[in-house]
Amino acid sequence: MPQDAHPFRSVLYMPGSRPRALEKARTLAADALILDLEDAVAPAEKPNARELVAEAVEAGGYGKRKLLVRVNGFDTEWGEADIARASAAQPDAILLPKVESAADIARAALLMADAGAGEHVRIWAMMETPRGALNALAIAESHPRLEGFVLGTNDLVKDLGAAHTPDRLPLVTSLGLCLLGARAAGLVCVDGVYNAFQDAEGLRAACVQGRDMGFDGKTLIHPDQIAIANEVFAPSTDAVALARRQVEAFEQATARGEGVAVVDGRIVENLHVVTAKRLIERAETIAALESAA
Ligand SMILES: CC(C)(COP(=O)(O)OP(=O)(O)OC[C@H]1O[C@@H](n2cnc3c(N)ncnc32)[C@H](O)[C@@H]1OP(=O)(O)O)[C@@H](O)C(=O)NCCC(=O)NCCSC(=O)C[C@H](O)C(=O)O
Ligand SMILES: [Mg+2]
Repeated sequence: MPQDAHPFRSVLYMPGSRPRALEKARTLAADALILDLEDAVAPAEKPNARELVAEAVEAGGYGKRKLLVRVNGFDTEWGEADIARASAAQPDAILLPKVESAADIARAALLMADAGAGEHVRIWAMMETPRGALNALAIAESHPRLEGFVLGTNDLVKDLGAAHTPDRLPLVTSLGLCLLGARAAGLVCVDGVYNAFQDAEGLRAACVQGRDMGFDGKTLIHPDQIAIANEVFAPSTDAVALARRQVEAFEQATARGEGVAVVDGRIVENLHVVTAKRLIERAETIAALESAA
């Protein structure tokens, strides 16, 4: 996560065709919401969902939650009209499905500009195909509107012919390529969903794995998943306390003219201090967000 940026610990999808979910989301503790026009919406409902989502964005009331509208792909009859209507509603971002190249981002950016999307309306890319993962760096570096990647692990599993396994070993290469591209370009990177939405322990394990790989947060499909993602992706009290001690010990070492400190039997060098400061800043950003909610 870029420093002092908005957190994306919990990013909740909701079908754009469900007015009750769009309403309920105004009270949920998610850091960001994906108002979905793509896979969660049946073909017959798409035009109606487009309007419902645009009206929800225009009505506001979502507080500090970031609002992303996931549109349909360019290969569908709805994609371009979704981008035009969503752009006019001015959400925080438009999320493009199945991005495979820099050209996909450029095409969306042009449509958004034509439809009057303000400069503040960012682009996010679903990374969920083999070609997309292989092109991750070129996509990540392609456009100033691009702010983040969302991993689409269901589509990746489908296209790879892989299996959903608890350790996610079949996905590690794809996840890693997308993380590398995002980090090299300074983008936010959010992990895929955990489908068994009533399995809290399975979700927790998946969040811990995603956090340890470097993801900023997890996409979610049910409100009951929010608290776990918020907890796992926030720095713990112990981690913040350790980071503060590392910063302090390193400052004292520097004052003595030394380049290395030792905390709890481990060395602390300048690079560890960078990580520690980033963690403290992230904790402070989250605390400020939660106290404003
Ligand atoms: C999975 C669900 C279909 C379950 O829905 P439901 O049976 O209604 O759940 P509950 O009765 O437990 O709901 C309790 C209350 O919470 C509200 N609710 C439920 N889900 C959401 C939500 N996602 N956002 C907001 N609010 C939600 C209900 O309205 C109930 O409220 P109340 O009336 O006040 O009691 C459902 O959760 C669902 O549809 N989830 C989203 C599914 C989805 O968006 N899928 C597409 C995204 S996943 C994907 O595509 C990933 C990617 O592309 C890939 O390739 O991997
Ligand atoms: Mg998908």
